[in-house]
Amino acid sequence: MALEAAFAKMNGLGNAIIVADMRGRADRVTPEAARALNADPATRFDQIMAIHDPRLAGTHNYIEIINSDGSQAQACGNGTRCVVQALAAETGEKVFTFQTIAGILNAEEHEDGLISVDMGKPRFGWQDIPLAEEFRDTRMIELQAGPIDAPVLHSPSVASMGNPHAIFWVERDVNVYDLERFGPLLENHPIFPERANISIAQVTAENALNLRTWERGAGLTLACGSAACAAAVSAARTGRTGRHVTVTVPGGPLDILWREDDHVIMTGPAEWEFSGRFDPATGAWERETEGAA
Ligand SMILES: N[C@H](CCC[C@H](N)C(=O)O)C(=O)O
Repeated sequence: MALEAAFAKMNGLGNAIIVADMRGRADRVTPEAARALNADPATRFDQIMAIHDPRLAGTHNYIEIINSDGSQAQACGNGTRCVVQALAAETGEKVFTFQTIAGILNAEEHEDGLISVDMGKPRFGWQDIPLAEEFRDTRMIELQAGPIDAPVLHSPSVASMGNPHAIFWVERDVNVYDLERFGPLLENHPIFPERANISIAQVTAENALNLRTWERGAGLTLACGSAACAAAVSAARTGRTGRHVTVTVPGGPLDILWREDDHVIMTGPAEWEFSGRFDPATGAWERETEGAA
């Protein structure tokens, strides 16, 4: 057993994140290691953000994003903030450019400690999400959950933030809906060939909405940054809000700005919990002890 790689257990508004330091290594965090780390209550996580050496000139690092079921994700806004905080603390740098399977990400730590991530441009074409069949207008698609004649959730907006999202608009408090029951059914609905992150959103003001998310490959989470972005752009393009909103998730508020150049900027906090070392092949791990070299 080789506990060679350093990690930090962190969170972004309660979105449970492991930042894994895979720099200088050719191997990857295996799906088995991810599932083992998730099975231990102390290291239970929503996403692993594995920091690798850069593969592209002009970028700081290549980041691989792994869900708690071992699958890969194209985007993780909250995890990206955690990566920025960890690297900023190590290097003193404030501005970072990362590469992921979905493209290039720019991010920046501000003086007040909050971190902004440029989540890129949203995409709305049915093939971009992707959906299994053509929908000309993705501001509202035909999909429902609950009794056929009285659906509890229906007619979501869909959007890609690099990863697939469906946003169900609701009138009542987002907490009264049984997302634990409807989430898995909708995540795996045949309309979503790559599955989807499922959110319910209540618009509370022209610049505010409340959001809960059932994440693809991770389940119910306290926060999902890319879902907050997908909800914000979907609210704006359906005339429910303006382009600058506060999205309140169970873990707290995120500031989302859909800029005129089409980029979506997400700003929020990140928090360190503890550090350790782990084996990227098996997920065996130990806590860094006080004063350890
Ligand atoms: N928690 C992440 C999103 C994870 C998305 C992942 N569950 C997927 O498979 O797309 C966030 O803050 O953006």
